[in-house]
Amino acid sequence: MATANKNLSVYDKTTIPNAKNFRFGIVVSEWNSKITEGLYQGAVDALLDCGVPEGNILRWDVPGSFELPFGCKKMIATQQVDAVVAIGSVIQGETKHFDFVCSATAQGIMELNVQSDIPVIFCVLTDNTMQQAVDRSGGKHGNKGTEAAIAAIKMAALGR
Ligand SMILES: Nc1c(NC[C@H](O)[C@H](O)[C@H](O)CO)[nH]c(=O)[nH]c1=O
Ligand SMILES: CC(=O)[C@@H](O)COP(=O)(O)O
Repeated sequence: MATANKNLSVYDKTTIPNAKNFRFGIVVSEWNSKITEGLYQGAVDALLDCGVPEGNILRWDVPGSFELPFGCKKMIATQQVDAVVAIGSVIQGETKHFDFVCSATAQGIMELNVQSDIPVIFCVLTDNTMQQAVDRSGGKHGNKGTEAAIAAIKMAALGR
């Protein structure tokens, strides 16, 4: 199902585990900050709505999406968190750089999920245009940050 057929901000609280004792990390890319700040706000709003205390949310910033895997790895290694949300916005430019940044970031985050016991949620928009990014960070298609926060709660609770 494409995002166009699904609102990213819709969730059923009856299906979400109790999150009040979990600690969440959020690593935010500074590139396209208008987009990443919207994603961050969507994630925080959802965590708070699901009962996560504000003091249980830790934010770190990194320069770009390519640095997200390292930032998440360092957070997992040095902080007590039950899940991490990696937030980025990659937008196609004139060159193939988009392809390399997207694939490296996705691969790096996937490898973290394989290698560590702390789930890392892929909240990286990879859009052809700024409008597509706006539409998915609080616009007409909802907020990928909301979706990522709900995924983080569910993954933190997995097996508990
Ligand atoms: N063009 C975008 C980038 N590029 C920067 C890289 O992510 C990285 O910070 C740089 O190559 C230094 O290692 N990053 C994004 O997050 N979004 C973009 O659209
Ligand atoms: C994803 C990118 O790195 C890209 O936005 C950079 O733009 P360009 O390909 O025009 O250098």
